[in-house]
Parts: sequence; C-alpha cells; structure tokens
Amino acid sequence: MSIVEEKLKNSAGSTVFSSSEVMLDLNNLKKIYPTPKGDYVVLEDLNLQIKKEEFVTIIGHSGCGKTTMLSMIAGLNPITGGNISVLGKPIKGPGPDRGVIFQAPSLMPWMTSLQNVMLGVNQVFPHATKAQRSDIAKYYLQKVGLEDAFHKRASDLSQGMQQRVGIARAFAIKPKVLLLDEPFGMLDSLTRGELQDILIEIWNKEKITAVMITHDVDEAIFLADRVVMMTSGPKAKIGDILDINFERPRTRKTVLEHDDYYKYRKHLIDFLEH
Ligand SMILES: Nc1ncnc2c1ncn2[C@@H]1O[C@H](COP(=O)(O)OP(=O)(O)OP(=O)(O)O)[C@@H](O)[C@H]1O
Repeated sequence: MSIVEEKLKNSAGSTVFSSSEVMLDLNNLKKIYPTPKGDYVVLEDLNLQIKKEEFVTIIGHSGCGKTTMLSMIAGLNPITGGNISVLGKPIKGPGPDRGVIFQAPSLMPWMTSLQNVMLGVNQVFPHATKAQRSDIAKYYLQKVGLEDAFHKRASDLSQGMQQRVGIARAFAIKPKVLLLDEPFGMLDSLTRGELQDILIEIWNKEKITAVMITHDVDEAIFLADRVVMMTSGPKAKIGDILDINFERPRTRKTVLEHDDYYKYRKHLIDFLEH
C-alpha cells in the first residue's frame, strides 16, 4: 500500500486531535431552516475539528449546506443544535476572532480601498492611534498588491482588485480564523491563481487557521492541508476527509507534477460522483 493509499484509508475515519491543537471545534452541529412546507434539516450530527494554523477546504454538492456551516462558524447564522467553539470557547455571535471573505467583497463603493480596510481596523483596534491604524491597513493593502490604489474608490476597482481589498480587510483585523466562502468563484482563472498565491503567502506568514469553501477540486487540493467532503443534504454531515501531504511552499507546477496529485483528485471526484 502506498503512502497516499494508507493516508486515504486513515483519513476516512474521524480524527480526534488533542484539545491544545484545536482551533475550531464543531460538535454535533445541527441546523434547521423553517420553511412553509415544514422544517428543513440542513445539517445534522456534523462533527469537525480544525487545528491551529491549518488550511482546510470544504467541498460538497451545491445546496448541501456549506455556506450554512460557514455562516454559523462566523456567528452570522443561529445554531439550532450542538455547538461551535474557538479555542475551547463556545461562540455567541460574530466576533473579531473570525474574519470572513465572501464571493463578493461587498465594499462601500463610495469609499477608497484604504477607507474600506480602515472600517474594520478602527473597530478592532480602537485604542491604537490613527497613524497606527492606517499603517495596519496600508500594510495589508500593500501585501495584496494594491500599494498604488490606496486612494482609489472601490467602485473604480476591477472585480479582482475589489477582492484583493476584501482579503486585506479580513487579514487586517488579525483574526484567529479566516472563513472564506468561494472567494475566487467570480474571477477569471488567471486572477484566481494570482489571488490564491497571495492568500497562501499571507496565511503562511500570519499563521492563522483558514476554512475555505470551494467548488474547484484543483483549488481545494492546491491550498489545503485537508480537504473536507460534505455529504449531500438534507441532514448533511462530514462524509470524508482527505489529508494533502504536499510540502509547502507549493507551486502549481510541482503539485501538478506530483504522482499523488491524481490520486487525491480521483478520491475527491469519486466522492462527489457517488
Ligand atoms: N434562510 C434559509 N431558509 C430556508 N432554507 C435555506 C436558507 N438558507 C439556505 N437554505 C437552504 O439550505 C440548503 C443549504 O444551503 P447553503 O447555501 O448552505 O448550501 P451550499 O452548500 O453553500 O450551496 P452552494 O454550493 O450552492 O453555495 C439549501 O437547500 C438552501 O436552499
């Protein structure tokens, strides 16, 4: 049995990490949406532990409940049953310990890139001086390649540039966990690749935990330490977890040329097709 086959076999079982390793713990999570036709149980018995500094990608069929799960972690969607904790503390709503990047960055269109990033920074660091807050915002805008666009209005930026501001805004509040809901879904493949690289570079430097929903199997493999597969709803749960053992830093070329790449890909596609 190859190393990959052994890993695939092991990762099919549920993993339990020691509490000191765990950043995010989803415990018997349940979500019901009331509908005119009665209660719709989207998620049930969903258990997942995510380690500190881990990058986890989430895949599953459209409508299975990925966004529901992520928005519950963000504290934006009430939990019906079970609980979610960050560093052992149950979450009670949104908080600066969790940054969110959505598919559309929803910036204030009349504000500049800098002003948009400053909005979050001002809230999270109210005791810092204005110059310090501005330095934080500029640092992350520069990290996403927008050093020449600090004073451009959001409405004048391309979609890719707006998403760069969204990434800078999320990192600038220095969250413990970064939650990403298909952040590159609306971008062309070249911009998508560029932003994946930027995301990984900052994630690597900041050592935060990242949970990202994607529909793209190649993106899921390239970015992740583990790919989490959700079963189809109703009553969706975690169906399988695949460890991705490529060394970091990764380049697309080395990943694509690696023998294990196609085994990982086949595993994910087999899961999605059954
Ligand atoms: N507020 C709501 N009220 C009722 N049903 C809802 C609500 N929000 C989502 N749903 C339903 O819950 C299910 C899960 O939705 P969710 O958006 O979480 O899925 P998803 O896996 O993120 O989908 P996609 O991949 O298409 O974005 C879907 O059937 C959806 O129609």
